[in-house]
Amino acid sequence: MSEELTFPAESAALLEPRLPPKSDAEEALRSRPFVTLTFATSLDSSLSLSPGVRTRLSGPGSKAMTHYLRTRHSAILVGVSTVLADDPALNCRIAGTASQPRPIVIDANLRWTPRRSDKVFEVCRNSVGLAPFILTGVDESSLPRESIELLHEHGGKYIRIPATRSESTSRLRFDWNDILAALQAEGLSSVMVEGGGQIINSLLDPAYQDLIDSVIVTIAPTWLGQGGVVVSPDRVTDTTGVPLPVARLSHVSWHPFGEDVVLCGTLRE
Ligand SMILES: NC(=O)c1ccc[n+]([C@@H]2O[C@H](COP(=O)([O-])OP(=O)(O)OC[C@H]3O[C@@H](n4cnc5c(N)ncnc54)[C@H](O)[C@@H]3O)[C@@H](O)[C@H]2O)c1
Ligand SMILES: Nc1nc(=O)c(N)c(NC[C@H](O)[C@H](O)[C@H](O)COP(=O)(O)O)[nH]1
Repeated sequence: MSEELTFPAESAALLEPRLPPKSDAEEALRSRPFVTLTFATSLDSSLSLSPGVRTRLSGPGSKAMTHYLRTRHSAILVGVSTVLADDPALNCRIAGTASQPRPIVIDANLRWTPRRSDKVFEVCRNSVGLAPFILTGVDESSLPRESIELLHEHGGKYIRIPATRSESTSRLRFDWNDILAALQAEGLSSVMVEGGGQIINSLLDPAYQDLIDSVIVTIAPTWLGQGGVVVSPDRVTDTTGVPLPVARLSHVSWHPFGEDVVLCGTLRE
């Protein structure tokens, strides 16, 4: 956990038009948090070799870029499977970082039992990260007492938000409008959604694309092969059943970072 990254000011300037406003006045005008969708992908659209495997894709330059993004957002959001697979720290590891993002874990069905030894709590105790807010659809009376206490001790908590039960899987699911409303209520004015695959595919649903303000994708020059965690949202068709593209970026720019390229764009016209 002693790893420290550096990110040049020239690169930060390139990204600036893609990031949440720095001014409090501009932020105060927003009715929901600024949303940046960001992840690292292989040439075959994989985030990792398989769902439970942490897979390095970014080189040092684009990794520092991701950590710079963490300083420029008030929250960083991941799905519970990413927490279970990666034991992530969800902090910014750029030397001299002034502000850390609030980790948000989407755990509608309460699959994660937080432990004191988890990295996200370790960095918090070392004052180089914040404790997570866990968004859940489970009743307060069913939340494990030890987990509530562990979270409170570190400054984190569970937040219950409305959820609907999927008929096919009988699992609880959130509407992204409710997720963002919960963040807004916590005073979090911007969020970077990092993954994993199910979270990203759910946010790319046409019903939610308008909620995304910025897209920043690191593309690594590697193929991971079949069986990986893939970014590929559900198919969209016209009224006759003919498939249509799900989404296309506009206002696109490409920025090389070492051997990787960082693609920036927006889903708006
Ligand atoms: N390369 C990258 O940038 C990157 C980023 C993050 C994670 N990862 C990798 O991705 C993998 C995990 O991805 P994954 O797809 O298996 O899991 P995930 O992290 O996307 O989490 C899946 C969970 O999120 C829930 N979920 C998704 N949308 C929801 C919604 N709208 N409401 C409520 N719950 C919702 C699902 O029900 C499921 O329980 C790991 O291997 C991790 O290393 C890679
Ligand atoms: N930018 C980027 N390049 C990668 O090569 C890679 N594997 C990820 N992955 C993101 C990741 O899987 C989750 O966001 C982590 O779980 C965060 O973990 P850390 O907070 O860094 O410990 N992200």
